[in-house]
Amino acid sequence: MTAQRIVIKVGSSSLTDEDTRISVKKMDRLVTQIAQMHRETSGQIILVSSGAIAAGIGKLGWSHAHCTMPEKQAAAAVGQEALISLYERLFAREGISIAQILLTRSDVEDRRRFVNIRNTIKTLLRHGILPIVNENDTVAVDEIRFGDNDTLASLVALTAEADKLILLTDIDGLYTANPKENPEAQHISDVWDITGEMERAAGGSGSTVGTGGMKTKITAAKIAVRAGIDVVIASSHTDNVLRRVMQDERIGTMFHASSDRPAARKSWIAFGTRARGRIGIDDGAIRALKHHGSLLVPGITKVTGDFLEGSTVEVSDADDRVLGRGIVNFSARDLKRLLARRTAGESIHDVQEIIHRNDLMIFE
Ligand SMILES: Nc1ncnc2c1ncn2[C@@H]1O[C@H](COP(=O)(O)OP(=O)(O)O)[C@@H](O)[C@H]1O
Ligand SMILES: N[C@@H](CCC(=O)OP(=O)(O)O)C(=O)O
Repeated sequence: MTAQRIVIKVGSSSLTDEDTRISVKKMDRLVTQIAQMHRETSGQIILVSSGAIAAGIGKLGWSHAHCTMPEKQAAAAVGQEALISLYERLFAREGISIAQILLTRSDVEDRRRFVNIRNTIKTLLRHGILPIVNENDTVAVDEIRFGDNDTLASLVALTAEADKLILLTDIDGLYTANPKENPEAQHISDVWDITGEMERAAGGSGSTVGTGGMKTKITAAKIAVRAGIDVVIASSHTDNVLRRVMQDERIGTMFHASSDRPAARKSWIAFGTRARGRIGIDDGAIRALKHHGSLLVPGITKVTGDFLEGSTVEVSDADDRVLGRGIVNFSARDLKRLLARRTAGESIHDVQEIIHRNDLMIFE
């Protein structure tokens, strides 16, 4: 096995029993496999683990079906501690120290915090410590929520500059329809291009404990492959699943990285931040951007949204198709003023780039 940095995400459905309580037996089996990979990769493993809400609900004797969002957040506060203590005990048996990292979306969106998360993860890996990441469910309100750990895992993979993302769940990958609802559904083992048809086939969760289902796994895969990271969705019920995935056995669905890895900063702009507005551009500007040029005033056709200087914005074509994202050097208000000056026939040639090419990621 070549030394690679791997992010493994384990969903709640892989950590719980039929009664939706945390299963020590399942966690034990998983930890044995992760520990083996940890040794084989010289410690280059990051675990993203769900299960805090399920662990809390189990401990408190509550029921998933009847919990409100505040109750789930309270359950996560109880369950995260129980979950991490169990991991600590199981990994200690393997001689592996663990670290807990709890994140919200705003931690990743802020460039300084993003860089700091990366440094901390790399420092932990250098010391042979296994980072175990989860969403900080207790503080996460809607605006700063990932909401599902699949997206969180893809952003952790991007942050940690991982080579591979393995999403372990209760099904052996993507099917042409949800097999729990459609027995005719066909398994898909390799994906080179995530099509609209695949996105439509990906449904919600099949269990009371899971969040997001295949939908959020596809979203996660889209982010990771564009950031140059291979993604595998596989079943935690498959024997020796991790070793077999690493040996490239097709026991799940493999999403092949679509490009060479972009610069880490560009991946962060494209996927780590949230777009605050949109800039429409003409065909000439599209050609320039595809040839690694910067975005200048003459190519702009439309400005939407109310963004500030330094915000991330989407760049779109005449049909409003999003072509990429970048950090804009002007606020929406100043940009509209510039466009008005252009329309009035004033010279705007001395104006700096609207988006510098180093701050821009074009998707295809
Ligand atoms: N097209 C599809 N292919 C495979 N599984 C699908 C599809 N659409 C929906 N699903 C559902 O997604 C579920 C896995 O997601 P989820 O329950 O959120 O698991 P986890 O807790 O591991 O994140 C499967 O059990 C399945 O019912
Ligand atoms: N952060 C939550 C899990 C959210 C989530 O995405 O769950 P899942 O779909 O089971 O991976 C928890 O720890 O319970």
